[in-house]
Amino acid sequence: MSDSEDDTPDKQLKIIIMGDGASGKTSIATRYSQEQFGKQYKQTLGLDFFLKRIVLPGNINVALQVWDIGGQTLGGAMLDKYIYGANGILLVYDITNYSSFENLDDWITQVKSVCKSEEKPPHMALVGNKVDLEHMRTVKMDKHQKFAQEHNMSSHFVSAKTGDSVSLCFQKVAAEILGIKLTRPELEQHQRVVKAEIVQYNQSDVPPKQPVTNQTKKSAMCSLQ
Ligand SMILES: Nc1nc2c(ncn2[C@@H]2O[C@H](COP(=O)(O)OP(=O)(O)OP(=O)(O)O)[C@@H](O)[C@H]2O)c(=O)[nH]1
Repeated sequence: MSDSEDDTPDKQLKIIIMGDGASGKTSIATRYSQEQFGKQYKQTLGLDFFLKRIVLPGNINVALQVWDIGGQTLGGAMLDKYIYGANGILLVYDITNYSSFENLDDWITQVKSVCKSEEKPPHMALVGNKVDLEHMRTVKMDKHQKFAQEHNMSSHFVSAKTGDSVSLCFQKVAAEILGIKLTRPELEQHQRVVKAEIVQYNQSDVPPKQPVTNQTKKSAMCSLQ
């Protein structure tokens, strides 16, 4: 039998999503696996689990084994077992809830205690969720960046509600773990674009600062990234 692409075994990565209760871990997982979002909060007891196949540049097939771990597991013996063998850890907090950010120290402590003897410690990603609620942000950007730097983590902002950057976050983490560089089109493809209408002012109210060209006439829509 000849070698074909189908014969190539997938690379398997174990990715753990952890962080305080109600920070949005299940919502991120549901958005990523099913393109859905639910407003209702239902606490995760123990853990949920799903598998997602992705393709990275170079036609590298990757099977992501994603573990969504309930916020209540912090400090429990089971958490050590969940963390063991993880290739990547998404540490999620809610940008509108300062204590969910402060408590990341406790999550990191537990991760470090499990992974201290591992030859290749997991890639750590800091994920600020609920960016659709930017107006309610209580965790300043520079705090986030400083924390990520101090703990050698990659930095991400997502919204499980709108889907903003959720897929991009997983793609980046998988690529980082496997040492693959994502191309610009790859990055753009996974970044959800939010389209916003530009308010059309009445031309007589606002005198044009420059002559109206074909190009300026066309821009009735903009993309926020
Ligand atoms: N506005 C907004 N709400 C969100 C977002 N993500 C999650 N939520 C809401 O936050 C609440 C908690 O979300 P969950 O995904 O259940 O939180 P969790 O971290 O899995 O919680 P545990 O299971 O207790 O660990 C729910 O009411 C969600 O609808 C988001 O990006 N934006």
